Amino acid sequence: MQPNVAKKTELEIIALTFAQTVNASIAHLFAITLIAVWFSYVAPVSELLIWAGAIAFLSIVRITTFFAFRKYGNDQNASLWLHGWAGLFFILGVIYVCGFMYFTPLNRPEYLVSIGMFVVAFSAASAIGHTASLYASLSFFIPITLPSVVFLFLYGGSAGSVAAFTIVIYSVTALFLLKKSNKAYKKSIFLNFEHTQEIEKRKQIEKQLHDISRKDSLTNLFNRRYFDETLAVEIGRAKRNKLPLCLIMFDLDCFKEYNDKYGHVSGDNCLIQIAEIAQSLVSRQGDMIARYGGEEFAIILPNIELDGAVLFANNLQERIKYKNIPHADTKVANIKHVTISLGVTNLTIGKGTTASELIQSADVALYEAKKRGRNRVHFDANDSSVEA
Ligand SMILES: Nc1nc2c(ncn2[C@@H]2O[C@H](COP(=O)(O)OP(=O)(O)OP(=O)(O)O)[C@@H](O)[C@H]2O)c(=O)[nH]1
Repeated sequence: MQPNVAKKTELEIIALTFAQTVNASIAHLFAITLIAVWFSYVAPVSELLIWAGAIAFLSIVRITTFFAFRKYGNDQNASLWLHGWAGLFFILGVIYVCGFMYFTPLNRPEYLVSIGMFVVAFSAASAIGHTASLYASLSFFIPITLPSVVFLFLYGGSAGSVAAFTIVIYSVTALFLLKKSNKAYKKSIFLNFEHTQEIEKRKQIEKQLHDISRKDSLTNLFNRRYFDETLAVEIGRAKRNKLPLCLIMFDLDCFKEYNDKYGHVSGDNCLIQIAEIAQSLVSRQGDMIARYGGEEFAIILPNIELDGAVLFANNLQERIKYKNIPHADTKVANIKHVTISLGVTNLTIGKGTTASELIQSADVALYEAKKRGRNRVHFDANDSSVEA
């Protein structure tokens, strides 16, 4: 048994037990009214009123506990609530039985037989109503049946013995059936939770697999495959809504020399740091950054004009500059830290209108930034380039 499914089953059974309380208590209010009327032919009304009043009061208390449980019950205190609930149910059974024994005239067979009928009816209702919990069923079943049987056998004469015998036969059969149906009921609740948990686990695994299929394992950025899909979608959206869209491709400068100087593991760490800085800037809804390949990254910026994207690129370059990751062997003039070159293009005034044309255009701009000495942003409007 997996513990949390077992615990959930236990809590569900307690909740189901409480759920029956309101209906059952209303039924008890009706029942005691009818029983009191029936006994009013042979017993003083004032005493009957006390008895019926006690049962009515307890029924109302039980209804209140149902609402209190809904408000204050939780996973930790649920079994305590169940014990309290069973205690009240037990007392209810005792009060019924005391009344039966006190008010029944021993010389009136119809009253003796009627006790048998009431006891069978009550215990049947408690068994059926609380199939999920043997404890709950028995907390009423036992106090109402056992004393009644003893009383009827001892003092009820032949009519009482018949009634007692009926209760015994009924009780043995009911308990046997109750045990079986309780087992099946609990099992079905358990299987239901187990099934739900299994579905949840599968959903989580599917989500993880889905995430893995979209992510780059080193930097945790989106991978090229997902980038390609997203770019096509964003271009379609931009065209439909006649909105601008920009693409930035950037690449670490002299990264081969970095790896040669500091080793591949440091190279990986450097890529991770650059990815984190870039990711921290990609904050608008719809913006997207991906590792395009090796030491090359791509950023999609929907709904932004070219000058905004150039500003973004400059900002990214500045942030990387301030990170000041040492790069002693870079070929960038007068610099001893890691730098990047960026190519910026856009959909509206760029040369291309398809994903591959846009990538090509950003790549050309990036190549131009490299050619012009690296550590700079190049964008194709007016063939301009900005050095950091
Ligand atoms: N550590 C590490 N290095 C990588 C990874 N992917 C690509 N590289 C290295 O990145 C380097 C790229 O070299 P080049 O294409 O010559 O580019 P570059 O040295 O940055 O030169 P420029 O782009 O012209 O400035 C190669 O040495 C690759 O091995 C990676 O995941 N981890």
